[in-house]
Amino acid sequence: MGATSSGPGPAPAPVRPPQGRAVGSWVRALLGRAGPVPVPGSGLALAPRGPAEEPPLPGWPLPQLVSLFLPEFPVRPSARQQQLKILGFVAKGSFGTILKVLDCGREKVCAVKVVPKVEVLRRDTLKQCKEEVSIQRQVRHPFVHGLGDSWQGQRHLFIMCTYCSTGDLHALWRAAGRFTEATVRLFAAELVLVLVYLHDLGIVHRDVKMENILLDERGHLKLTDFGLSRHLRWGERAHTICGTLQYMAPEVLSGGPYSHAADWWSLGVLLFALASGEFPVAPAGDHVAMLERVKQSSYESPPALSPALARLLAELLCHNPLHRLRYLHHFQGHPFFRGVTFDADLLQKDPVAVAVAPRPPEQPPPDPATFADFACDLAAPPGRPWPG
Ligand SMILES: Nc1ncnc2c1ncn2[C@@H]1O[C@H](COP(=O)(O)OP(=O)(O)OP(=O)(O)O)[C@@H](O)[C@H]1O
Repeated sequence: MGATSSGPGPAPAPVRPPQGRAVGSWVRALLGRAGPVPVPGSGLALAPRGPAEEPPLPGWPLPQLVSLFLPEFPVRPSARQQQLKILGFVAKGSFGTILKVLDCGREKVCAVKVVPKVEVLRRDTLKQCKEEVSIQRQVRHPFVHGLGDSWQGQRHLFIMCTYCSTGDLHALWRAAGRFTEATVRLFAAELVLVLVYLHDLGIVHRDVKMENILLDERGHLKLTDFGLSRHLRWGERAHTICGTLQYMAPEVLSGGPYSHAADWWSLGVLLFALASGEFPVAPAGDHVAMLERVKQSSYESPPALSPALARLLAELLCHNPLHRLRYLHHFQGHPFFRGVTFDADLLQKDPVAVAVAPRPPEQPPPDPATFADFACDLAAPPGRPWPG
């Protein structure tokens, strides 16, 4: 068995320009003090403003820093923003900071991704950022986390969606160690439906991984983070090396050409880890070293897995993308899915026991604070590498 293993550990980072990651409880700090609060490692400081200090809407002609992000990020009247109250900090992604907020108008708890415009421009990811929102607006599926709203402030972009209180699949996996094959089968069937749906729309996700799969209150999956997704027409090929190293298909690691089949490889890595508690190949420092590891690995499943699951993994983790499983009928007729109906309503009929079982309580949220545009002081610390 040539598979190297790495058990549940810290979340692997996506391949994108580098930037700081350690973030403390700065939201609590933000809520408790008046001055700008630095976000560690990001060169970003949040200065809470009262409604009276809200920056005025830009006049006509629009400044370029506004028009560049239109129409995907409309300018929102400040009154709308003030209906949002920050309930807490959720995560620091490689692109933005995710906050939990209360939408007072709709009495709904939401998550807002806050992305500094300057970072988008510095990293030359404007097109990608707009594509993320336009794709998320386009997709409507029971196992996709849909977009609620998107808008821009003076210095930040905001992407809002429903808050998933049950957390993400990575956190659940780390707590559980690994899942039973019945649970893996259910999660796999839900993800098969999502990927088939996206690929039929001509969308390749390119970052299928546990951290990008949220769980709804009944433990069913919601694929999220379309930050690396793009439209790829049938027969068209991509060449950009992107994704999260441990999940990237060999044809992506080698710089393409690659197609939607790359997502099915990522699904294979994900299911391997869910079922065995270990990644099939340990992470390497960069895509060149990772490609070598992937080439040398035989991707044999641990003997504890059933022959049907081992076969599914082998057929997803197939080096030749043309021989990889990739159509719905491949899965419908597969022995691992015997008895499974690929119907979203039926799959969601029962709650997922392992996901809804009681877990240690979350930290109590801080007192709500008004969500002001975050007129942030974005002065980057001197000597920061460019881009990132
Ligand atoms: N709607 C949500 N509800 C609850 N948690 C969320 C929500 N959206 C995101 N998160 C949490 O925030 C984390 C980062 O979110 P997201 O992946 O969208 O950000 P990102 O900047 O694109 O990160 P990365 O590129 O590192 O994956 C997720 O792994 C998840 O744990």
